Amino acid sequence: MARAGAIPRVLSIAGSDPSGGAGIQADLKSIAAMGGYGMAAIAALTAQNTRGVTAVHTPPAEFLAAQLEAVSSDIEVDAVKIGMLGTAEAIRTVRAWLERTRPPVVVLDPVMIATSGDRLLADDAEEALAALLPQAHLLTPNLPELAALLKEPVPATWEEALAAGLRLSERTGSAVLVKGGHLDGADCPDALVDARHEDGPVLAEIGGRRVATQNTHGTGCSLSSALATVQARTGDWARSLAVTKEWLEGALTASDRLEVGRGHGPVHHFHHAEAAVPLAPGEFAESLWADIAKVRAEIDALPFVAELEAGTLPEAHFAYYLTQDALYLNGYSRVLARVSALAPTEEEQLFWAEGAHACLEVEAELHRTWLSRHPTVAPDAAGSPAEAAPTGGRAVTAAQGPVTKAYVDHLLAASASGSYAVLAAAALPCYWIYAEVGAALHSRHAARSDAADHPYGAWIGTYADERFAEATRRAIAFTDAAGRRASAGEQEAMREAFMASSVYEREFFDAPRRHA
Ligand SMILES: Nc1ncnc2c1ncn2[C@@H]1O[C@H](COP(=O)(O)OP(=O)(O)OP(=O)(O)O)[C@@H](O)[C@H]1O
Ligand SMILES: Cc1ncc(COP(=O)(O)O)c(N)n1
Repeated sequence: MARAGAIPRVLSIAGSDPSGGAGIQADLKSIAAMGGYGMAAIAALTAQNTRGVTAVHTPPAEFLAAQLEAVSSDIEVDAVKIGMLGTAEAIRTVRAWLERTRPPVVVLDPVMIATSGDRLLADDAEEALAALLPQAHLLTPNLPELAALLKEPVPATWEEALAAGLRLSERTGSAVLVKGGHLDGADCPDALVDARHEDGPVLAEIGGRRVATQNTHGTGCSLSSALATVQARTGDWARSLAVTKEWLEGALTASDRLEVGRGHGPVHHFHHAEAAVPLAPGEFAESLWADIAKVRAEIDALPFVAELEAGTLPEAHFAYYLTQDALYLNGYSRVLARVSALAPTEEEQLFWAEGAHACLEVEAELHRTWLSRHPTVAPDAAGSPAEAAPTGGRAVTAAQGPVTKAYVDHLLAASASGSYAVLAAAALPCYWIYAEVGAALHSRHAARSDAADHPYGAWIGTYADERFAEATRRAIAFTDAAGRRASAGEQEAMREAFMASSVYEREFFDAPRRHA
């Protein structure tokens, strides 16, 4: 029975995965992530990692029986998740225990073969497993397991999968979660079917987005134990699936941050939860910077940077860059004004407002100096025609190029989020990457013997502005502080915004080559 508001006590009866991604290790993390109290009776031990299973050891079935008895003789169990049992004896032991204790929620993930292709169920155990299935309220086979249980070919389409799930439900009397993880395509749908349900056989169907990752080790284990936990709390299978599916999608999306193993890595079960150990000052910003290491290396390798440094950058490319820089600064100034409006302290409010002001000054300076020497209209400038500026009578001589427009649009979209932290993270790469690229260019340039004759020497000289370097340090510190205060979900949104802006920074440096 659902115990609203109480912490569900959930027992996993499964195999151990020492690499922590599947089996009881995944179950305990999932149960805790869903707010339950996790327990584990170990049916089998595997030696495995993200690349495969190298050994399996099955303790005597009596020892599994002793574990189950130790738990149920003392603790009221609100839900049970059953995973890898390994042998027919272990399966029979669990069946006898279930018949005796009748836990209110039983989810059975009929683990037969690992993602890696290794067998996790003895050949002679399939009959015993078939006899265990009716003891469960919900079965969660993946498609190859569904096919094996029905002794049919593996379903090739979602419709075939649903029909096969219904046949298994009919045969066992249990509800079945049909999972689309093993199908091809951009979607990853799941459906709850129950052939004998009075409201019709399909209780819920959720179309999920397929996350582009190879970190799918233990998704089935994680989902089934999370479902058992949420079901114990809500008593509503469809709602439990909706909650757990969304959580699993987040866990798959955040899985790259774990950096565990070189094969099919685990999912990030606690992506949604705040770390118990608070981040030290600077740590969040450092992690943002580490996230974009690849993009940073790609910027350093751009022809624009090398040619600017060598003095071989075509004049037209430089002119395009300056024009787009001026247009970008105008949009960016409005974004910084919005960061200022959202700032939680007067110090931050003032800082970002000064940034907004400085952008307009730099834009005006660009027009007065560089652009008057490099008069240009971007050849592929699409969209708004030349228009008169409201003050000063200066004409805007070019429209935003595609990258400038996309970058500014992205920043404006981030400002629509209404989150100071997310918008600051979106705005930060323009300070940080520009400062880093500029400082590196400037120091290499200053070391040249022919620096005085360099065609872009005066421009490269502007990169040495200490006021901008100081503003960058403060922008980093404020964004870092906002990140340390943010919830786990908001931190994730900050990471996405910071990454997207960094990619636009790269595109911006590369735009002259592609669009000038
Ligand atoms: N790349 C993905 N993106 C989004 N969801 C996914 C992805 N891969 C699997 N899922 C989801 O994960 C859950 C488990 O699905 P799957 O069919 O892969 O089970 P499984 O094979 O039992 O898992 P396991 O990898 O633990 O054996 C389902 O909800 C499925 O939709
Ligand atoms: C102990 C144990 N239980 C279950 C699985 C299945 O998970 P996956 O199919 O993701 O490898 C596993 N690999 N190990």
